[in-house]
Amino acid sequence: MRNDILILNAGSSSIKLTVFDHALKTRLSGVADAIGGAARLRIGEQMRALPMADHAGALREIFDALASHGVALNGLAAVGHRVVHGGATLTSPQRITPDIRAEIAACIPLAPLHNPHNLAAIDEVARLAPELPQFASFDTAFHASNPAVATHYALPPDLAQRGLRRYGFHGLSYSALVRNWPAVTTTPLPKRVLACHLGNGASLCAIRDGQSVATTMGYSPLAGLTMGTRCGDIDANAVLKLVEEQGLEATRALLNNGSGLLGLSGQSSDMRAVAENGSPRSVFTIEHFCYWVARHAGSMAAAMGGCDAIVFTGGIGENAVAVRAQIIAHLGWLGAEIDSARNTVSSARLHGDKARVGVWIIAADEEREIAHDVARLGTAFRDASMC
Ligand SMILES: Nc1ncnc2c1ncn2[C@@H]1O[C@H](COP(=O)(O)OP(=O)(O)O)[C@@H](O)[C@H]1O
Ligand SMILES: CC(=O)OP(=O)(O)O
Ligand SMILES: [Mg+2]
Repeated sequence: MRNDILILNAGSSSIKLTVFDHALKTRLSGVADAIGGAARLRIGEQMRALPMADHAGALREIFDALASHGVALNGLAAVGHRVVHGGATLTSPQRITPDIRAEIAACIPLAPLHNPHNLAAIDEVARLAPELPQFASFDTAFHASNPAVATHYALPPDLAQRGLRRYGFHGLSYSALVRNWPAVTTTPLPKRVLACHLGNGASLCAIRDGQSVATTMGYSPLAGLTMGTRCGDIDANAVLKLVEEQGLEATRALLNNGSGLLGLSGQSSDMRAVAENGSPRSVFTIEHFCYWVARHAGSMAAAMGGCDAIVFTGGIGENAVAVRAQIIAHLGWLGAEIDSARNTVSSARLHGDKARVGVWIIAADEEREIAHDVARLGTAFRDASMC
């Protein structure tokens, strides 16, 4: 339909998509996940295993499947993209122009698992439907409110000016969480919220009065927690040692693609597969994941002066019952506990009646967040082009 918009959210292991109508009601949604592994494509209610070696292959399958559901790119009003790294300058959603595309491309070294996929999607849409307006919303933008003390590394200041600073990611997920809080919980947003986006990439965010004040990822989405294939925090001297021994490219690949759950378990980057395995090595892998979520949670609580509520989101946060239980068991000192019956059915509210700290699940809603941006910018763009 002419007023519909398509949102594409290319993550490190998945491409999620939603077609919204002009009132931002969902017409069709889908996901290609475990790309490069036991890949599957779901469009609407139909799910099938489908070999997709990489994101480019997944995009081709997605556009074919959309066409078979009557969604032609040329018939849309606009396409919106999640772009993971916007650098220091792209802190608000943008219409994609050659200049904006170049700025996104310049951030590829900072987000090597993401920006290339985001750009591939932008380029493929431009090739198939050159007249279609495209917009980008940035994962980094929500953290623009972090104070300088949180974003600076302890390095000489000229390096920060050259872009070597903490940015933070998963911002579209966190801003959607703040937007959806009242509807999902039927309570007002508490003052201090510890948000846990646990997916293939994973991070925590300290949200005070609805704004990000600290987050675990840094210059790139490699920092912080143990992730699907990323190592999270590691001593810079250990990285230098690896570079010395193995070279730059091998080290980059090891830290970004061969570490985290995959590296620790030696088996899979997928939490479901690691949990099903049950070997001592996979048990340790999950312990490592949960322990480091809890360690960093302490840091987030310090940054916002306490914690009134904890929220889980992302593929692991929304679905992995035992992982949530293990994390919250580490956070008893914060006053957090969960009701195991509620946890088992993954209800929105996980805490019991006497809990001092609320524990919730709010589904990641990055696509709708981007759709809001596209609707706003698209209107402004149409108004400007009519003047
Ligand atoms: N039922 C489940 N139990 C445990 N883990 C799950 C479940 N469903 C999804 N996951 C995990 O969620 C992760 C993918 O999260 P997701 O947010 O979709 O990824 P991406 O970062 O690519 O957007 C994978 O590790 C997957 O195993
Ligand atoms: C920033 C990031 O890690 O994104 P994802 O979780 O989608 O890989
Ligand atoms: Mg994701």
